[in-house]
Amino acid sequence: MAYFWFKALHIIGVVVWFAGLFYLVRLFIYHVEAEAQPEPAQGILKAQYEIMEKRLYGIITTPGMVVTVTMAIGLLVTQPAWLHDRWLHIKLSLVALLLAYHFFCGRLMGQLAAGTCGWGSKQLRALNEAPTLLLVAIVLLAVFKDSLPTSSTVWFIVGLVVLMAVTIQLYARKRRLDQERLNQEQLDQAKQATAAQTSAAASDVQEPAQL
Ligand code: HEM
Repeated sequence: MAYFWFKALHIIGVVVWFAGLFYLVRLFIYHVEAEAQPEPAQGILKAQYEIMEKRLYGIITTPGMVVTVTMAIGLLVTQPAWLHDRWLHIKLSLVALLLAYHFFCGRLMGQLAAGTCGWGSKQLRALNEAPTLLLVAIVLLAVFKDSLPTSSTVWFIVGLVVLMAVTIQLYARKRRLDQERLNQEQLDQAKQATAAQTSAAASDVQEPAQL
């Protein structure tokens, strides 16, 4: 019975941990993009994102990680034979990468708060895909274990990487075109306003002459 409890709580921990990791880097993207806003909007947005990031990391993401790892230890205590299995060794290596990603995100959060983060929004978007790959590989290992079909898994992950890279490029292009369209609209509006002011000024000058 303990095994089922550990497993259920392990899976719940995984869901919470990943929800936190995915949302955290999305907040980093909005935080970095707030730099493009004029003051006072920029200061207000950055302060708000800083609070949201700290709460998300401290109240959701890190506890999710602690529950996942603690329950995994419980699972291994109930089934110690798995400790000799290859799938578990590979899974543990990938979990080590995931833990490194988790703490790296904590470091980025500190740099964003201090205004010393050198990452751009496109780089952060790419970084946000890393846990997806780890999630896929770890879950496949947990489910298939030593009977995981290696070649189809590799193709699946390569396909996923290509899809993500293409999506990021297309999205960056769409954002650039949207920005250019917005700039053009603002320019047209400014031109119209200037033209209207010039003609109003010209008619002010002509009116006394007609009188
Ligand atoms: C400290 C790290 C971890 C260890 C030692 C560990 C170990 C285990 C063990 C022993 C099981 C039971 C397997 C079974 O009942 O068949 C399990 C299940 C599972 N683990 Fe982990 N795990 C760890 C982290 C993770 C992470 C980070 C994820 C997600 C990315 C994950 C996803 C899962 C899933 C989905 C299952 C259920 C698999 C099934 O029922 O078929 N685990 N884990």
